[in-house]
Amino acid sequence: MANKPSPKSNNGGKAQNSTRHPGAVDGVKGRAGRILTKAAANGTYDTSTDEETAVLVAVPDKRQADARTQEYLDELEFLAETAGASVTKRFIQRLDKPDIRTFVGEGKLAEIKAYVEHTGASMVIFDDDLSPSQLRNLEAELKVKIVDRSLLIIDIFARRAKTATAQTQVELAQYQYLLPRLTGLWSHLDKQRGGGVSQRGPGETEIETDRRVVNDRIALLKERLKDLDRQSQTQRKSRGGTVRVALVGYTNVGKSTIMNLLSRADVFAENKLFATVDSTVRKVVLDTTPFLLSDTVGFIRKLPTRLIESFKSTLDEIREADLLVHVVDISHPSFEEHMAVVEDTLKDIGAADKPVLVVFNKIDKYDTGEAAYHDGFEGMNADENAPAPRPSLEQWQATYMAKLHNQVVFISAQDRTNLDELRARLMKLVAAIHNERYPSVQPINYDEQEGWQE
Ligand SMILES: Nc1nc2c(ncn2[C@@H]2O[C@H](COP(=O)(O)OP(=O)(O)OP(=O)(O)O)[C@@H](O)[C@H]2O)c(=O)[nH]1
Ligand SMILES: [Mg+2]
Repeated sequence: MANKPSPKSNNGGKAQNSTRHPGAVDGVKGRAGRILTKAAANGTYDTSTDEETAVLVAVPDKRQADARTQEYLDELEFLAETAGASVTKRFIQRLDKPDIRTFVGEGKLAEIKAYVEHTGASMVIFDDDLSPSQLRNLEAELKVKIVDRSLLIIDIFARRAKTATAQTQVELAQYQYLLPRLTGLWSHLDKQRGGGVSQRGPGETEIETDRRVVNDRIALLKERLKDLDRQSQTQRKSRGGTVRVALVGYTNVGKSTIMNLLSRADVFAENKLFATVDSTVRKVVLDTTPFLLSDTVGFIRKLPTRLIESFKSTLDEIREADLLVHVVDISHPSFEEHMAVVEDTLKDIGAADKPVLVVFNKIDKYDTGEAAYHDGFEGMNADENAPAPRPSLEQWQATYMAKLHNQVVFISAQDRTNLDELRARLMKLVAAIHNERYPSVQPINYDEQEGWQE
């Protein structure tokens, strides 16, 4: 937990001498921050190396297809793994509306409880956001860590953030998440300490103090972000006269890999969700056309709005770009839904009206599913639920060329297939924007470029 100064240091010492309830603000970090962390830098937390085990819970509405539910849970499991937990079980309950008190119904809750007690699972992760009271009730009932979707994503962001801006943004998101949840978060700990029903929870005064400390902290972080923002705005202004291109897309589609290929930058790319939380900008020259390329944080379905808001500075790279390169992982069965999530998020942040080049990546991994489908039919028990084969890559290409007026490239960043086509298209688009926007600016000399020599 190296990146989180204690909120204590910022409260003028007021709360430090009071008798604190177990969840008082000193414990904020453990709760809202690295929820899945085993060790903390200051050594006050548990340092055991046992892997955390998690149970997933989804409450889809009754119309949602089974395959879709499983796929959402696959994504949640991937998120959990990225956060360092291994998933041992999935619970699904179809409900028109989640239970207002405990999210799942009584029977399902008992089932989850029995499983958690039996296996010693250390946390239960919900594929949605829980209200503060649902969180409290579930914690009291299940007596293990309860993690909702926002907290899981914030936790991953906290692990990934490297720059001062990203770290401050994450910390702001953590406190904003925590604020409405301050009351009684640790109520079950009180009970474990032998308080019983008659013991009252943390006193209102203490909660008020905590709330004030957290509010102060939020105000301070916002101030700090404003300063950082001013600095990066100045930086961005100094880049005037050069076309700016931003790589955008769902998480794990290959944005950083493409960034590395185009700019020779050494950006961290791996098969984890949200490998990139900071944005990186590199100067690239294709032929004689210079432009600035930025790699940005990936989007995901149900990305907490708070998180989007607190990541404003990172998202400014996208908002201020002249051209967006929307990278899509076409090998993913839900790539079209992912595209829609990205388009919606772009709308949310006010970046929907920019020119876009769509790059369908991972064509090496694309599978129509035809083989599996026919295998199924030849067998004695043909699976009626087997998904129908998907269109071929050529079919997708024709569809999207028509839909997106040819602003489409199909590549494999891994195998380096069609990279020349990607470069050529980028160059053409960038040159057109450059000539229109900066007719008086001289193109930068090839010799001046660092690291670009393909
Ligand atoms: N099979 C295949 N894998 C690829 C290709 N391009 C990237 N990958 C892999 O996909 C994973 C994600 O790549 P990244 O470049 O980190 O993806 P990203 O979009 O930057 O991800 P986030 O930063 O997490 O949003 C890595 O394991 C890459 O090696 C490709 O063309 N084919
Ligand atoms: Mg990345």
